[in-house]
Amino acid sequence: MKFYKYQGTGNDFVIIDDREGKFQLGQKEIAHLCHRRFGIGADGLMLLQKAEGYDFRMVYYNSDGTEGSMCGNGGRCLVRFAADLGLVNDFTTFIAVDGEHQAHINPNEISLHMQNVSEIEAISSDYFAQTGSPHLVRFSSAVQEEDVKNIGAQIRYSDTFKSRGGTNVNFVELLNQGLFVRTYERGVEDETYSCGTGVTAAALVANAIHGLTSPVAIQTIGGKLSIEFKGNAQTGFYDVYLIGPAVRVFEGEITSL
Ligand SMILES: N[C@@H](CCC[C@H](N)C(=O)O)C(=O)O
Repeated sequence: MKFYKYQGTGNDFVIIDDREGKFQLGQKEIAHLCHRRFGIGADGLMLLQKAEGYDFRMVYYNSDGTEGSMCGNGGRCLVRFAADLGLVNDFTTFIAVDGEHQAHINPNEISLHMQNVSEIEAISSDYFAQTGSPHLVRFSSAVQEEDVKNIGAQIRYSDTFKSRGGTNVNFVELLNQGLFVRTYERGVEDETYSCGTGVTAAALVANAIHGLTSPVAIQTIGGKLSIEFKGNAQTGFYDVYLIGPAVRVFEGEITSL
């Protein structure tokens, strides 16, 4: 089976062209392919499939092999893949697990239209937003010092989030200009270098709580992103865009599972 590897600010993905609809691997095999010692290594695996009325369908699996909710960086990488295949040029409309998305394709960045966000929920001293995936946002005065993996796991498996199917957890520091965001990702069960739906949640919460205005510059471990949006926490957020690079790293053949 032929595969491609892409990354968007260090959030990395195995991509398979499944336009013929033949992909049949289960959770165990997907987790194996994403394993960084026994497989290719990735935060997730995506399929590009045909979809009537759209340029393509995005199917996303977390690195533990479970089918994930929306992945923003994955969406940007899959758009780049569709452009590399010659399926789309400078604009695309595709369908994903959370509904329709549009994206603008530029040489150095993909600008992905995200779902509207109607509510920022306060939970103790943290905030929760649904940006296609569930995200807790915790502000920190020293984000580099945070134990993202262990505290993130505690929150992700806490009673508060058990009934909601868990959550991703973002630790966010206000910079002079913009935010530094580190994310514990559900389904990877570890910190990743960047999370697109996570930085989107962080920017919108930062607008609601600290008054940051669009565009919000984001620094992650894996690089820089930008979030544009209209609206506010009272009216709801709309025209939300996740903007940043998405790059093909290599391609190859899967020879054993
Ligand atoms: N890395 C992703 C988020 C992936 C979804 C998440 N792990 C989940 O299923 O909750 C992104 O860039 O948005």
